[in-house]
Amino acid sequence: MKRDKGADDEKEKSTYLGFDLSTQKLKAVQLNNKLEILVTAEVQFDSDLPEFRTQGGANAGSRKNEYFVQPVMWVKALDIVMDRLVMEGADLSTVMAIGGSAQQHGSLYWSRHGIETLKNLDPDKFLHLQIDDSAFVLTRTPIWMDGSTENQCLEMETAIGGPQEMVTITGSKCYPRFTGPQIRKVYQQRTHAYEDSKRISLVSSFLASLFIGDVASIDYADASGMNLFDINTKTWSKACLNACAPDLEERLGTAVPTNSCLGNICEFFVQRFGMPPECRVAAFTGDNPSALSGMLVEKDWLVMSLGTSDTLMMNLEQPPHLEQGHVLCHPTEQDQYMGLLCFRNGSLVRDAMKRAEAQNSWETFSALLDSTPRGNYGNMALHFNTMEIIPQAKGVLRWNKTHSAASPDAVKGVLKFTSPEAEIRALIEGQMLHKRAIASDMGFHFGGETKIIATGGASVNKSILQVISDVFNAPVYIQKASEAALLGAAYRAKYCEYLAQSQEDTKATNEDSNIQSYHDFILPFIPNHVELVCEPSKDSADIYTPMLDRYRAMANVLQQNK
Ligand SMILES: Nc1ncnc2c1ncn2[C@@H]1O[C@H](COP(=O)(O)OP(=O)(O)O)[C@@H](O)[C@H]1O
Ligand SMILES: O=C(CO)[C@@H](O)[C@H](O)COP(=O)(O)O
Repeated sequence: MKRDKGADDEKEKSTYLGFDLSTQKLKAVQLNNKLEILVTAEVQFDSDLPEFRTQGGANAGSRKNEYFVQPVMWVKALDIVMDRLVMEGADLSTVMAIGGSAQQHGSLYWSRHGIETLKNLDPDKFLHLQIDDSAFVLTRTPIWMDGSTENQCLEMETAIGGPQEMVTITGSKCYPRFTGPQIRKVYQQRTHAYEDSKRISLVSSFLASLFIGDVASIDYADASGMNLFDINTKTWSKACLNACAPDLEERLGTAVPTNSCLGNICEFFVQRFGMPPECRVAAFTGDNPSALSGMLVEKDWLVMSLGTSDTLMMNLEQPPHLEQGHVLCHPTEQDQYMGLLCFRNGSLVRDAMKRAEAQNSWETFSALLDSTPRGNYGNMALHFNTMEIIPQAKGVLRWNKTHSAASPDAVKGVLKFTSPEAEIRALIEGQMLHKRAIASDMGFHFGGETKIIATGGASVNKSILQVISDVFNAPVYIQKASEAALLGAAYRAKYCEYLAQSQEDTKATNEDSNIQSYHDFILPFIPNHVELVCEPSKDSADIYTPMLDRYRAMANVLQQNK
């Protein structure tokens, strides 16, 4: 279809916003029409919002393995990040579409009053003064770090015919941090609150709700992290819903493809920030699917996100039947899937080690890591400070070169290594051996073609990336620009506008339009978007293959002790 020149000039000026509400921060980015970064802003929960007393973005509950967040903290963070974008020079009158991502699995419980308020936001007031505690029936909302629903997992799996059936339907056996078991716990322990909740959002759909001024649909990819969604039929599973809580489907609403446009931005943002009323809002999704959509990688690539949690992701053409790990609907490629492994003891453990052994400086941490040889003279450690997800194990175990599964003191190991550098290398090598072992168990084939692409907070650290490269015996790349989950959010915003525009054109001209896939549409904007940063040392396989066996023996010890 022909467009006039004025319209094309206007289009040139179009910009796109991406948001990522992860565990420790809310980040925002504005991209121009060529998908180049114009402005970024962020809000750190611990330091920018100290009144909520979070540590690493979360509050520990009074009971074992409980973690929560006060949802108002996230609302306040959005107020601040919007102001910071403006202060950084963002022209919000050019924003044509918004996309977003958020930490997975957490759930928010809207009150009737909250939904009414959402639909009638007053542009003269901050959001957090309107969407306050009264907007939610639970003011302490469970997040992905919560591991307190083991009983509910057992009940749900038993009700539907066992863990294998749960895997067949939802792509994962029941995991305590997944939303279904969490909702069941709320239903059992806070029955009145559950009954009073009119709608339930994931963290991603909650953030999208603030932008559209109504409760936003949950997308397929993030729905796959709930133990409630049938990843084959892409609908809520009746069996899982029944095993979870009554009248749940009406609280969840209909799930939509991650590529969907939810609608236009609500009046609040038009009035308060001068955003155009035709600005579209794409479905928001989980931060891991969003990272995958920000990387645009193909076969043989393993994506590693080093955020608060460490995760591994891969594209899958067919959903494999896994005993452990997760299969999610692919965020951008219809009928495809993504594999996900999540490791709870990631950045927060590295942070603690940096404080204890490296004068709280990443520079010192990296220098100490670099000063030790691969293999660390046989010193190895596993640090599962909190209950790990796979394997379910907790505790810290250090072995020196004399230890093996057969050693009399294998269970105790040593209390401490003799130097900070030995401690640091043992931590990082142990973390990466753990990931490699679990990824192999999950069926990821490591070969000469394997390439790793890293993102998230720790991916700026080249010393850590070199250990990854050596342990996995594969080259490591990073995305040149910023963080993948955040970029993925903004890319999906651009694609949402393209899809909507193409559909309108098809309608207007009655001609078949040749709509491009997300991958084919976005990739030409970002040629050479990845950069090689590390290659494996020649002796990597010789050193780390035997260490993989030792890792397994150590993990066994911690698993027996849990
Ligand atoms: N130079 C660095 N070296 C290693 N890790 C780092 C470095 N800078 C930041 N990090 C890690 O990044 C983590 C935060 O990652 P980020 O992806 O922002 O978290 P999230 O998205 O989960 O909120 C911090 O906990 C910290 O451990
Ligand atoms: O639970 C999972 C994935 O299954 C976590 O990966 C959360 O999605 C939190 O993400 P980060 O804040 O660590 O990026």
